[in-house]
Amino acid sequence: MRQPDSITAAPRITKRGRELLRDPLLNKDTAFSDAERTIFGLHGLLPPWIADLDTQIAQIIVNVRRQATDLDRYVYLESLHDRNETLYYRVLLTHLEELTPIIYTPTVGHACTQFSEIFQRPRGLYLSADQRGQFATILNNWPENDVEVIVVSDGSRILGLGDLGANGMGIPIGKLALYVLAAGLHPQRTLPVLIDVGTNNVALRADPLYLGLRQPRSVSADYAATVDEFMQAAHARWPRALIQFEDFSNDQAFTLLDRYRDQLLCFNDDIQGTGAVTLAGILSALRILDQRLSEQRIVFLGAGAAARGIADSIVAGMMAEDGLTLDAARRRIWTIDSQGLVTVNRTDELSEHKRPFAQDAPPLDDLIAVIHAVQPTILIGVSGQAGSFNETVIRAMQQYCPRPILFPLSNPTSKAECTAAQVDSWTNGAALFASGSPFPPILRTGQLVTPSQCNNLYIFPGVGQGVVSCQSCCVTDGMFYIAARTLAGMVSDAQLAQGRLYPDLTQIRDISLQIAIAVAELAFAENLAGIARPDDLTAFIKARFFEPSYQAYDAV
Ligand SMILES: NC(=O)C1=CN([C@@H]2O[C@H](COP(=O)(O)OP(=O)(O)OC[C@H]3O[C@@H](n4cnc5c(N)ncnc54)[C@H](O)[C@@H]3O)[C@@H](O)[C@H]2O)C=CC1
Ligand SMILES: CC(=O)C(=O)O
Ligand SMILES: [Mg+2]
Repeated sequence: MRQPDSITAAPRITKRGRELLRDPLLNKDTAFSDAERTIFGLHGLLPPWIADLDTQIAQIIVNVRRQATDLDRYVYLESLHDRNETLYYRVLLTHLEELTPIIYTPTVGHACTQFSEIFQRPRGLYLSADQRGQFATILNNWPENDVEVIVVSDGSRILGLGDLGANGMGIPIGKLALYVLAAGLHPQRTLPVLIDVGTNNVALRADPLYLGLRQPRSVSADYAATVDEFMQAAHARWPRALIQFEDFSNDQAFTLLDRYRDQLLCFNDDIQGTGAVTLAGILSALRILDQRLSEQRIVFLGAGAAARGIADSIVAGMMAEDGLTLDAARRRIWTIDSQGLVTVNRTDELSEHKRPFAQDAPPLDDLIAVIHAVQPTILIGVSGQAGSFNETVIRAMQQYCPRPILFPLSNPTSKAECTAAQVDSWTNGAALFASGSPFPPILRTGQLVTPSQCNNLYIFPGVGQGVVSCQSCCVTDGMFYIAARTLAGMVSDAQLAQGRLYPDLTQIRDISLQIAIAVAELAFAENLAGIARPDDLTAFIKARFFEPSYQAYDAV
């Protein structure tokens, strides 16, 4: 068995002059020391003042704040990302709560809709269907030999914004920035990938600036062969890399996960990561209410990938915590899709992923009717239908449940089923609330309260760091379950007293560390790990965390 390896800094530099300044992983801009300027031929290429990292952060944040719009802030930060990664990550870590909504949801969604217009420099790998047969060669164009995490999308369901084709690349880029920020992956070891099989978005295909293939999406066998070629080529080039499927439409998401989960180190974030983060939030809410999971009646608006992932996690919780049978647990969950309540008697052909949660119940075609019939205690929105949790819906629910658990999880904010302020006002602060994208603080009884955010960002970085640190051969549902329990266990009584269902985002590095440790422990316990267990697992994983700070460089 291999011994664990550790990440060592590589401060011996071969590049000089402009080439060094143009390498975002090495560049320090004005922070190169006088000695480095001499060694690497930088005198004259930089203004004479030597700044430190703190001064650079102060300069960047002033510029971020004076941009006119959040999209401008995204563009500004991405140009920093392309110029100086150390500074980019240090700025983000210093201003995490302010800047996460820019590089991630909601602004990253807006950025994807405008991706062709705002495009400056390429980042990541684009693999298009017309290059089938050449993927292995193309992967060799990527300069890094030690990739640890790949986030791949085909752009077919970008947040709740639908098919954005190649412009969906903003999502793998944003997810991987979170891997670095939250779980200390080294940026050099991350790889965003966009598999371009065309787009069914006609407006995009007609847009002269569009960056992707101008053809309808490939279907069935062609599609499967394209993804398969990527999976095999990626595994051959980087055998230890984790592959995270992101924002695939549900006609592919389940098939891909089923096909690869036992063969390769991979998972689907929208199904599994979302399941874990939502279960954690529900467990927190139940601590406030002093209720059990198995007592809940749960209605989902939306019956797609996220709904199935969350429903399966809740079922696992009901079975593990309260001893319910699989069937009894599933019977406590009702799902609604665009055709109404998902029931066994539906005349349309139900997709495979919906069937386990089809209820033996009369047809009901709207949410209000389902609420009166089911009298739910928990309502989860994963429909991408903005405003569908309206006042009538919430008041109907409160007739049966004075403190409802309300999770409008659709992203970005423009697709949320309701807002935090609406719920606060309609329920007079009684609801336990979390949304997929962040909402601004609410004034409640003289105090500003930040609404909770239920987003898989609390889960995937820690799970990813956990599996790659111990070189696990696969990612199991048990790992997501333990991640959910770990996250829920990190919500303090003081946070619960404020109605907060998740730890603060500022704790994200510690959260991801604890999740990574728990996941790696499970991998060792279940003989899935590819290395011997280090004596001090915590110290081992901590030592892998990338700290964005400048190191002194030596010439080779
Ligand atoms: N907060 C988080 O961490 C996450 C949030 N999401 C969000 O959840 C939403 C859904 O994502 P997926 O499940 O992957 O998409 P999906 O496309 O697989 O599922 C959407 C579901 O909504 C249903 N739907 C559409 N219109 C409807 C209507 N008018 N009434 C009732 N149901 C309707 C569809 O039939 C489908 O079942 C997206 O907005 C996504 O951004 C997804 C993953 C994580
Ligand atoms: C958060 C996320 O993964 C989504 O909305 O798709
Ligand atoms: Mg997603």
